[in-house]
Amino acid sequence: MTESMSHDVLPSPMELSETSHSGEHQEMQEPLKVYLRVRPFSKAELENNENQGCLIIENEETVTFQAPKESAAMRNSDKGIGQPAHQFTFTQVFGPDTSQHEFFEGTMSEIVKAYTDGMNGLVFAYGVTNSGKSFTIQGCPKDGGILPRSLDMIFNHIKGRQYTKMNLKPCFSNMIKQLNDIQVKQEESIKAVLFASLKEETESTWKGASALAASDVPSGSCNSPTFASEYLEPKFVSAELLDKCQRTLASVWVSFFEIYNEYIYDLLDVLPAMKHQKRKVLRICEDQGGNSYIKDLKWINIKNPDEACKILKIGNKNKSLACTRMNQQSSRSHSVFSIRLLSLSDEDVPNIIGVSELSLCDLAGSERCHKTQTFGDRLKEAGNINNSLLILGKCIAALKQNQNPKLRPAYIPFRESKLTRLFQPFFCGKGKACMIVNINQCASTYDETLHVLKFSAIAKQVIQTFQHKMFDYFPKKHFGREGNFAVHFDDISSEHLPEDTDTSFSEAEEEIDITILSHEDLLKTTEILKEKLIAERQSKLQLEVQIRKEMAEAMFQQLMETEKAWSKRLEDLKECYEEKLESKFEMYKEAIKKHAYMCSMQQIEEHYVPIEEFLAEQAKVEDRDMRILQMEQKLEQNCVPSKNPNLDTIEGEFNSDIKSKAMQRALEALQKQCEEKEELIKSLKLKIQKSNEMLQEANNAYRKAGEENNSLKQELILKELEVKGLKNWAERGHELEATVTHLQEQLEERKRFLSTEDLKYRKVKKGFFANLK
Ligand SMILES: Nc1ncnc2c1ncn2[C@@H]1O[C@H](COP(=O)(O)OP(=O)(O)OP(=O)(O)O)[C@@H](O)[C@H]1O
Repeated sequence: MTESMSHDVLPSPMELSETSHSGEHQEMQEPLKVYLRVRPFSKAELENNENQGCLIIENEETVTFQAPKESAAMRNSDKGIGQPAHQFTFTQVFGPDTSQHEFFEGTMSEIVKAYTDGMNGLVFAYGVTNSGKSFTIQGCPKDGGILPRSLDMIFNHIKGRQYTKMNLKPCFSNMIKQLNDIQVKQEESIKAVLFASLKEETESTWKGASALAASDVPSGSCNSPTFASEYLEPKFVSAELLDKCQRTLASVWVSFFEIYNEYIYDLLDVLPAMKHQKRKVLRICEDQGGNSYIKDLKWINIKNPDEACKILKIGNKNKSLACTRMNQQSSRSHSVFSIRLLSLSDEDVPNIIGVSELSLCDLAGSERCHKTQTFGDRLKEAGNINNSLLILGKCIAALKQNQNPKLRPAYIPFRESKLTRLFQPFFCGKGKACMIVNINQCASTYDETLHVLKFSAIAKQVIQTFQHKMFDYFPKKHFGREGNFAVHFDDISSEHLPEDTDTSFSEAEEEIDITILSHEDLLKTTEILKEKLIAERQSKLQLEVQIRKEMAEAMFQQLMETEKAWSKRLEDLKECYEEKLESKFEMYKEAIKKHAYMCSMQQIEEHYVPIEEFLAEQAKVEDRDMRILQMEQKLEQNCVPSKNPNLDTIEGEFNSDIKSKAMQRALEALQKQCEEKEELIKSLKLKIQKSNEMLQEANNAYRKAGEENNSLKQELILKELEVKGLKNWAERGHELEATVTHLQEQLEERKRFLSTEDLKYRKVKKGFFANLK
């Protein structure tokens, strides 16, 4: 029956129900119950003209929601987008005049009744901030909400048959731990410390709760059996035995936690003395059945509603509250109060019949940041709140879609927020879920409220499936990630291990609590894990060698390619510079030629005399030469002595005078010509000087080009050196490849060594265990 279980962790009632009630499982389906509660206007709201008749309660199930003038919905409808009025139906509508008692009777009494019969329940209040969620769940000291009223009803139900010992404690998601005396004492002291932390304030317990509580503590639970020892093997009742049970005993344990900024905090943790000390963050774990539970969450055994109220007070003190513009005491976190009811058979030695859980969740208010004037920490909170509510909405929408066989099944993002992760089992058959929609009728929050109502309209269409039977806690098929079956820890074997284990989930999130495994299971698991480790190491080594080899090859290849690329680049550069040099030479040559040609042309132009002028000048010169010759001949003839000296003298004088005049004229002409020639010579000299200068410039340019050429040659030499270096690298690549081959050989040797070592180890171990036996 339970032999394989550890001594102090009792099997879940699930197993009990499978053995004892098999065949009686009856799957039920019903739409998710969604109740609407409308909050009355406060005085301030009425003064602020918030009452603009937005909400009309048509009947017990239907309301019409009309957009006020200044709402975005009205503006949109004026533009032709959307409607100014919407109608919504609910399981039941509770108007502003509904009392706490009426609301409880109309919503919770049925759920609590089912709960005391063994059905799990989840109730969550959804609404904008300041819509009355906390008021609905907790109420006020004088007029308790559904939580204290539920506790009342539970304690009323178990009145006179309460199991007062603390030695059976709920643990994990659906297990019960049998505590020894020391552990019981620890539990008692935890409770005492917790209660001591609550200052002795005026005992303002909730009206209904306290009134009923007074007489609830059974006088020592007269029929409660005493356990012989802490390791008492628990018995599990069969169906027949259960039928024979005259009455059952019950033990109530509660927990209170909050999800704040996506972190889970135990609200029953006594706050650290130092204010700056951080609160302990709790993690969500999964047990063997794949059911989520919060690890290290405190479960406190309570004897009466009074104690429960104290617990609630302590939790509320630790809760993350803040003052937003819309609510002075706004809940900035989702808080969950859970009650676990252990049902025990009233035998000499009590057996566990089952555990049922009722969780009441006060969701943080959905809000628009600008409305609540949020910034800083408040803005971050609002982001997290809105995100988790958005995911809740997505899950509900996906659940609804998946009900339609015609549509493609949608992915349900349960795992995307802590809230939905904890809600998941309730939407997958763990129990009945129920939603309370809280709204106010204020015109200023019309748009947000409309959003809430639309969300609830989708939720109302979700069909829940759950098993209707007593204390059938968790159905066997539990969902792991993405709705897959969860892998049980004791299923782990080399064959069963999923090939593609998803390691992307954080360890903290996906941890399987190994403390729930037996010693043998642990040994088995260790063996399997050892083998896995060796195989993993081998494959890692092989992979490393392979990677090294591939890396070396790739490096060598890269080096070769680089070398090639560099050589090609060098060749190209060489060609390019040579071409450039040649073209520069040609350019200079052309320039010099052109210059010389230009100079000569200029000279020719400057000295150009038209041919007619030249011929006329030549004729003049010839004529002059002729006349000079004639004059010389005459002069010679005149030199012969004459007969009349006077006449001769006169004639001589006359002739010499003429001669001298002619000669002077010729001299003048010659001087003029000389001057002209000198001028010409001067200008020619100047031009020659200029040509020389230009030639000098050309020479300089040529010299520079030569220098450039030299530097290029030097660059070429450097590049060649670089190529040599690259070649050296390539050689090193070869060497690396050789090292890799060597490593591979070493690996082979190690493998052989490991396998022989492993064989030896197994033999030794077998011998060891044989000795033990
Ligand atoms: N049905 C009701 N009758 C009378 N007063 C109510 C009712 N519901 C809510 N209130 C009052 O309205 C105020 C806001 O309610 P409550 O704090 O419960 O809102 P909430 O939705 O929990 O807000 P938050 O999300 O910001 O925590 C409180 O002062 C509460 O007493």
